[in-house]
Amino acid sequence: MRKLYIFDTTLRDGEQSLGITLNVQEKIEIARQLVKLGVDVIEAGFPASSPGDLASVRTLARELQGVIVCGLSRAVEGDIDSCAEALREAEYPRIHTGIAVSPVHMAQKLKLSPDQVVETAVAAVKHAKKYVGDVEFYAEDAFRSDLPFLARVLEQVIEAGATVVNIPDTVGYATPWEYGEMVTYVREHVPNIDRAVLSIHCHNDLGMATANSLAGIMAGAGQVEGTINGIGERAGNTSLEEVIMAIYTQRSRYGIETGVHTREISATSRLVSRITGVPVPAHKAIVGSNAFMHASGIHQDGVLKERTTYEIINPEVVGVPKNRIVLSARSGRHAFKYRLAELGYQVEAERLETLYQSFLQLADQKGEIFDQDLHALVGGNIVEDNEISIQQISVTTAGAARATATVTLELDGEAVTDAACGNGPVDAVFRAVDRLVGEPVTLEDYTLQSVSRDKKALGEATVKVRASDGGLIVGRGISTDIIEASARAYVNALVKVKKIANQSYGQVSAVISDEVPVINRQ
Ligand SMILES: CC(=O)SCCNC(=O)CCNC(=O)[C@H](O)C(C)(C)COP(=O)(O)OP(=O)(O)OC[C@H]1O[C@@H](n2cnc3c(N)ncnc32)[C@H](O)[C@@H]1OP(=O)(O)O
Ligand SMILES: CC(C)C(=O)C(=O)O
Repeated sequence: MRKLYIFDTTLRDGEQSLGITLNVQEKIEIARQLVKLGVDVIEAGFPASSPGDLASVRTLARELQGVIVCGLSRAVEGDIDSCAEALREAEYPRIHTGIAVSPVHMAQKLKLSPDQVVETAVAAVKHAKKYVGDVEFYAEDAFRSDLPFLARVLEQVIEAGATVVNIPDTVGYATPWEYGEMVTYVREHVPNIDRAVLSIHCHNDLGMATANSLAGIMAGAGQVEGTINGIGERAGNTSLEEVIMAIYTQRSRYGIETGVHTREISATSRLVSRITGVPVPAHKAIVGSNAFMHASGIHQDGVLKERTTYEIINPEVVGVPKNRIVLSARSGRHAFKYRLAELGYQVEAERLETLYQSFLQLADQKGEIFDQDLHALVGGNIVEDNEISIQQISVTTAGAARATATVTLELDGEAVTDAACGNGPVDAVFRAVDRLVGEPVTLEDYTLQSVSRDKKALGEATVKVRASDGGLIVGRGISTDIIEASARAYVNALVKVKKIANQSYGQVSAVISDEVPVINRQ
């Protein structure tokens, strides 16, 4: 197996993301997690940029063990001196210095000729070598450079002592096959390339940083640079977790390994997101919250039968305890039954079908269905009573107290409508239902509570009504609309009152079973 070195620049290039400035405590917290993750190099900052960053790099250099700590600098003596000062106490210090090599950067930005650039590059490496043995040279904007010139620069800096040479796609302009070709070119045209590790560093301006990095690795690069969650200048950098897991999942085919403890990936991603304040998109590969969730019936069925049908990574490998089956209107019977069984409900086929149809109706209204919703569904509080069902409710209010409700019910197979005024919308609805059902009851109690999470949480209404024979009957109703939940609860209670009235006392418990927890008969 070929070893691939992982160079993490979350604290340097990642920190160049708009809006991120990390203080020393924040950098140290992330760096400690990166050590746990098992990266080989931590680029801690750009010491010449500010006294604060110099102090941060110095602290990390002092505190971190078992990892190379690196500081970035221009090919400028003062920058290199700052790096050396910051890294003085590092167990394994590395100075990363360099200069741009593309025509536009040399002519327009640096205002140097190619020969002057070579001279500056060599002088910078020699200066850094006075302080540390491990010097990485970056040929900025290498991808847009003239390749024979790039080869010349690299040969000279290796001759000057560079131990690592980095050929970045600074502006994220490459495509994978072109980037791979550049790596191949360098390996074939820099005569002393075997004396240095060849490093790659890709930006994501065209969304190809990971693909380009993999192409570079396949073409023989020995070190890959990137950041956790892909944060970085402009559109960001290569997401290290993506490269690491691409290598991991294909390790037998690629013959490449890293020293990364993949189970730390998820924790590292969450920490970086929390500290930098940059959220991880839900659909982000490897570390997005949806990465191991299955939302549609066909996939859920497949995963339940055999995980690998729709999962290329075992979530535990990246530190996610388990995948998740998310129930929605796109779920099928297999997933529905599976979740019910997990909640302890063993439901026979016929009832399962009825519940599943109710579940679909609810899911169409609600989107995601949570466990609390399922409990309510199985408890019978969502399933519409088939003797009286609510077809339509419309309520108008005028001021806080006055409301008018028009309710249409299906009563014994026939649609009937009536309207009533009341003291608020719920009272108006109950009065309209009373007029339609014609069952004389007195409302004793009414409560409303939320039974699940999120903005579309279900409201559960509970009513207690006193029947004309003195019995106290409980009705429950659930809906995402609290007026509808209240109407369902009231109708549910009235249906029970009617049933009780039509049956002998001996049959009551059989008819209403455990759906009616309170029946007081005096
Ligand atoms: C591809 C990358 O370099 S990614 C790293 C980016 N990181 C940073 O920029 C770190 C934060 N930057 C800073 O704190 C400041 O820009 C500093 C301290 C580096 C320099 O600040 P200043 O001296 O005020 O210069 P400023 O940033 O305005 O301009 C950059 C100068 O460095 C030159 N320069 C840029 N890169 C290099 C290089 N690699 N080697 C030598 N000179 C360089 C530019 O040509 C320009 O020179 P000029 O002043 O002669 O025109
Ligand atoms: C400093 C170098 C490595 C860089 O960040 C780039 O070229 O993108």
